[in-house]
Amino acid sequence: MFTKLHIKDDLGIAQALTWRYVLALSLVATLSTAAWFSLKLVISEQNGTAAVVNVSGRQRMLSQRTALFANLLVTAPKNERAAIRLKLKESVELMAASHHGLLHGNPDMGLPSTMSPAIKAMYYDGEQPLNQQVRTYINTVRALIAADNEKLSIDNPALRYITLTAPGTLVSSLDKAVHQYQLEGEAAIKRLEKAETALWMFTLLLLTLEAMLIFNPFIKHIKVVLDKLKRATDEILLNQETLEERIKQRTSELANRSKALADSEQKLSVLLNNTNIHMWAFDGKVFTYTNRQWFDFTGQNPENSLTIENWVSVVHPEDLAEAQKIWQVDFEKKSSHDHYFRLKRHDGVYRDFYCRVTPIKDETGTLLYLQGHNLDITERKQLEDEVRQLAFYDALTTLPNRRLLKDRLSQTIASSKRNSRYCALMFLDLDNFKPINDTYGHAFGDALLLEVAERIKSCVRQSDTVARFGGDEFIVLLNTLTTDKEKSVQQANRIAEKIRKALLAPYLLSLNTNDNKTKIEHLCSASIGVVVFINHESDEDEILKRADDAMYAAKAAGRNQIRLDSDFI
Ligand SMILES: Nc1nc2c(ncn2[C@@H]2O[C@H](COP(=O)(O)OP(=O)(O)OP(=O)(O)O)[C@@H](O)[C@H]2O)c(=O)[nH]1
Repeated sequence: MFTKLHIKDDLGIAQALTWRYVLALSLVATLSTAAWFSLKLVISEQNGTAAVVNVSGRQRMLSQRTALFANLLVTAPKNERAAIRLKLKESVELMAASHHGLLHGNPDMGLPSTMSPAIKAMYYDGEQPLNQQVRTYINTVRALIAADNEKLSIDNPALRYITLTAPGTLVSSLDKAVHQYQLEGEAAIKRLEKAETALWMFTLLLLTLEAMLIFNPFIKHIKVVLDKLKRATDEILLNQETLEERIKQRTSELANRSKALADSEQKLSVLLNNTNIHMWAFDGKVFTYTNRQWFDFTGQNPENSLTIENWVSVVHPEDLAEAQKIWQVDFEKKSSHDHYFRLKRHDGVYRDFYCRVTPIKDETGTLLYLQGHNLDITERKQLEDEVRQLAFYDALTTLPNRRLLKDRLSQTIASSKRNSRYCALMFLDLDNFKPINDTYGHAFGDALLLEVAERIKSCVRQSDTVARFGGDEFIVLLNTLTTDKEKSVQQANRIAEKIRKALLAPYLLSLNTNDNKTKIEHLCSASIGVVVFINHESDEDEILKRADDAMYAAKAAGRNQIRLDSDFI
């Protein structure tokens, strides 16, 4: 048996695993996207922190620079003051723009628009909020820039504030702000780093789970399927080998069988062509097979296949109807069928044939063709006729014997019952027959008996029966007389009288004995007992006995007499 692959189940498992795989991949993709965003956030946070720290640090540097330029502006010769004034202006405006950016955000500088509560508190709360300090400082610097040259002296209050007062408080506040910015930036980065680490861990966990729950079963399943496939392939290869072996074996067996079949066919053909039976097969239109015997018997040309016309041409005209029944019988209902007919031999002699026809049908019972054989039964039929003749007919006169007479008598009784006609039976015994045997020999006795038979037959109708009962006893059976008793008795008497007279005539007998022809003349009479009967309830033996008794009565009355058994009537 082949290993079952259960492809439907395997496909179901593969589908489920594929879904899981897709889900896991989606999760991994989501996590990777989140990691990418968080990284982007870290970078942007880092950028933001760097910008803020940088800008706030630069504020410190700008405050010192403006203090330096402010000092230079006051101490420098007048002709240099314009250039210094310009540099001071640039520095303080940059400081003012940066301050505005730090408070409200500036994308160009990379500054965020929000600030933490701690920074906010530093800028706006307390006794000296940083916002106020910076504004005051900027305004003071602007005032110094705008001051006339005459007012520019070492004692200028703006200068004093810029160079002496502000550096103490403003620089320290700016340092604190820078420090606070740094602290907050680092804290935010740390938070993001933690989140990223968590994401990374989660991704690792997910990948591990994926490996355990998806890839592992997937690989196991693939292994199972591959294993099954391998086993199936091995089995197929094994079966293929076995199959090839069996085909070889079968081919050799078939070759042997074909040879045996050919041998047996040849033997069968020899047998079929060396029997005296005509074998044939008929498909309803033509004879598909005929053995040689048909052509040998009929003299027809074996080169031409047998046709119905050829068949019919050799059937005895009287048997044609019977012979044609071969094709007319309803073989759907009947199995085998027998026919008897005569066929003309090549020398013109008709021979008796027994024909056995067998319908060959398929498994559904549909007729395929007729298969038949004709057996020459001429000799057998002759023997049967002889046996029948011996059994039912007298060997000397060929008249029906005692057995056949009894059969005819019983038929006559039966028909008499049917048609209510009278019948008659005559019992004849020759008078003084013995002397002819004694005087001239047995052969003359036989010749006389033959002549007697002929004379009796000439007195009755063919439908009546003349039988030899034994020795010199004869029976005449008149089948149908009339329905009238008197008329029938008269008719029977008249025929008996006719017979009596016919037998009375002299017998001229001639025989060849010892190359000599011997002629004799002999006179002979007969005593006749007659029984007339109708619807008789007794059997044939009783009728015969009555007739016999009547015959003896005739003998007793002096021979050459007719006596009627009146008791039956
Ligand atoms: N030739 C010949 N004789 C036969 C045959 N069968 C019987 N017989 C003889 O026929 C004779 C019949 O004898 P019976 O009927 O007794 O004698 P019968 O001479 O006819 O005398 P009645 O009948 O009394 O008138 C016998 O001699 C038989 O041998 C036969 O087939 N051929």
